[in-house]
Amino acid sequence: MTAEVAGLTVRHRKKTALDSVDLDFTPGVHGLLGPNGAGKTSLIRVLATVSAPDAGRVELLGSEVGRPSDHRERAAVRRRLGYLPQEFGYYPGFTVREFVGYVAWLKEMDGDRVEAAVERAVARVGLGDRIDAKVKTLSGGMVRRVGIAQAIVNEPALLLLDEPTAGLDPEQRVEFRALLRELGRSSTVIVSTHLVEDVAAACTEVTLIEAGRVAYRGTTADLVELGGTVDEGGGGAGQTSTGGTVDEADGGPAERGPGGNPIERGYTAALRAHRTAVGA
Ligand SMILES: Nc1ncnc2c1ncn2[C@@H]1O[C@H](COP(=O)(O)OP(=O)(O)OP(=O)(O)O)[C@@H](O)[C@H]1O
Repeated sequence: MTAEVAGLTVRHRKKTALDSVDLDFTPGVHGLLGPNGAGKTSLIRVLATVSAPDAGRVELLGSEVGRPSDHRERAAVRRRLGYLPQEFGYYPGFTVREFVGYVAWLKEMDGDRVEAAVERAVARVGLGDRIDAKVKTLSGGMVRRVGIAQAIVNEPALLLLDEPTAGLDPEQRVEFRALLRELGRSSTVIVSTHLVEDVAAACTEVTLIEAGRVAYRGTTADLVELGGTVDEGGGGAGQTSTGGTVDEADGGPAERGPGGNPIERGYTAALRAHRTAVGA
């Protein structure tokens, strides 16, 4: 098990972002799906050790890291982690090489390995020809790819990516999904995304979060299969009792009603079944 949380609760002031969540992750690519505000970023931030849980146990790469007294374990785990936050900060005056190298240094990588590791990470995100360009001269999609390069420079055992495909054009998304699949062969990769098609193309497992709880867990194939059981006419499995659309600010797949491709229908059905079960 690379990452495991039990009874994980995260609050932001009075708002409960995660409500006693139990989850575990093994090597492979895991998609985290859910409407806006579901709690995906709150989960990723705890797994990245950048925020502390209010309650519950967090075990990463064999070490407990959730308690304030676990700082030594956290420091050791961070060297083996990769993390791309939703909004990632960088020094605009740095070149790509300098910035990714700086992150390698923060992760205390062996100095002899840094140069080759930086070049490899930058090449893997398709920016080899811009490695000596200043980050501030790059497009938004390229900056996002620099963010992915800094997350993978240490070949992390646990890689956490919060909305990595935001801002990437369709061709880059296709390339990035291939990279995810490759990374997932040896590492545990957890990807938060709004794009159900990212999950269909790159993830082996899906966790659907809704209002701070786990609404669904299964393989991508299971979710697609669930979508296949939904009647396109609107009365399929998991339909809300009112048969209407759900009042959400998100505007995501669940709000478009039936239709869409099988995985979108699976997402909708799983979400609605969960809402019915919890009486939401
Ligand atoms: N710093 C904060 N202060 C107050 N409330 C917060 C804070 N961060 C998150 N929240 C609230 O906690 C809940 C979970 O937020 P979180 O960002 O984890 O969701 P998410 O699934 O990542 O959403 P999105 O898909 O929009 O990125 C939301 O209701 C959000 O408004």
